[in-house]
Amino acid sequence: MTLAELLPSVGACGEPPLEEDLWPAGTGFAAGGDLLFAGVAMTQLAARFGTPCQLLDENEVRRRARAFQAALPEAEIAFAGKALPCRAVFRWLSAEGLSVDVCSAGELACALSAGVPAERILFHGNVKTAEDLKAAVSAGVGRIVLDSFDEIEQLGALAIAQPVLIRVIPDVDAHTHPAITTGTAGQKFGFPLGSVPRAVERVLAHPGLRLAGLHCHIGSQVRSVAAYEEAARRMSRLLRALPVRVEQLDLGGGFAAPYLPGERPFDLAGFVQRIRAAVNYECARPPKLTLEPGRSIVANAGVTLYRVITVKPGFVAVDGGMSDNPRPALYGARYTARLVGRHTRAKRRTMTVVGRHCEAGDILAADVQLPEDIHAGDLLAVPVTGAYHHALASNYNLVGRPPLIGVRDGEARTLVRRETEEDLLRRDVG
Ligand SMILES: Cc1ncc(COP(=O)(O)O)c(C=O)c1O
Ligand SMILES: N[C@@H](CCCC[NH3+])C(=O)O
Repeated sequence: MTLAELLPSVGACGEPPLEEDLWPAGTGFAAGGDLLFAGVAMTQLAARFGTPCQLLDENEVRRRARAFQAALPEAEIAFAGKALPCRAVFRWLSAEGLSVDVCSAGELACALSAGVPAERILFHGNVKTAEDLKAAVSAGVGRIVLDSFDEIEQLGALAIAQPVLIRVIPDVDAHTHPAITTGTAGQKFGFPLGSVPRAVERVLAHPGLRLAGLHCHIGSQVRSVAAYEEAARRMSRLLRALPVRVEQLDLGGGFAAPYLPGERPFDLAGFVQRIRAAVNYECARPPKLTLEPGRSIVANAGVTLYRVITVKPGFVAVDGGMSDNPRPALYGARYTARLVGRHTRAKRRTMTVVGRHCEAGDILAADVQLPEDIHAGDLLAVPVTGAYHHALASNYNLVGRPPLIGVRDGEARTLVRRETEEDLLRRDVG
């Protein structure tokens, strides 16, 4: 029996049920209005590690990686490291057999120091500096994803038979937020469809490069399976028309995570069925597929704990904010939040959880239902914070970034420690 099966999903004193698609499977109610996170009470985690703190359920991360592998066993699954660049996570996922995609020398260093084998690393980015390219070549990364004609020359001059993929703009609308739409014509990433034959010709002619395949990535937080199907069809046709046979088709990542009650997880089974059919239809000898999920592996494995500092009519202000989660400000992202650590039968009312920063847009969870007796000192848990939270955190207002805490089977440990004032001042050498 799993932990989740043992845990009640409805609180003892009428707390709203846990929305199971949002929280890690190991989350459940504990005595006194507490919640268990991978076997440890959230109040204990807050007391031990302080707030705000970002929790990550290791088993949930591994379970989601396995779900991708089980859904498409013939494919390579590469974790998009930008979603949560951290050594422990790279180590877990590498041990599960995933590859890792990185897009800077920094992410590459993190993956290498976690022990990810270089041949299982893909190097991305629409701007790769000379330092990035040299780091990738000297590490011997398995594939570099070419993004421009300049890069063909810049990399070709440094490398010897480096396996490369060509990133194509498939001109498919992923129907997601404009800031994270990457596959429509006119985007800055990759080669427009019409220029692909010329790019292929250049790569094939270059002794420094070896064409291993094609790549596309249509965007992030994508729900539309039809958009992936169209991209798979277009990319397969392109592959079929190449003057040489290449073995690989990388369809990128972008699979949506549910953030709010009532939102459904991405339809992975439907996706697999449709892209398999599209690729098989278009290619007599189907290529090896690669997928690059980031968010869908880590987002729902993360929860952030905040301490309430003050309550004003309509607002609950906490000790974190846009420095640990800029996503509401960047994309209008919406979150839910719940009180942890005490029972209350108080009526629920609509409130907005705001942060400590000097901006009106510093909102963590707009219009959420919280008990009207919420007060300073209460603990709030915000789910779905595993992806692009640690990664996007900043030092705005010289607030130290929160720690990342890994929890598994009742054991918690620091993966990335809290940033101190000393850390913050170290670079200020003037
Ligand atoms: C090239 C590439 N691959 C994979 C991803 C991962 O996206 P997501 O975290 O939405 O799965 C991204 C980010 O959007 C990306 O730019
Ligand atoms: N940072 C974005 C995702 C970007 C995907 C990277 N290509 C987010 O938080 O939703």
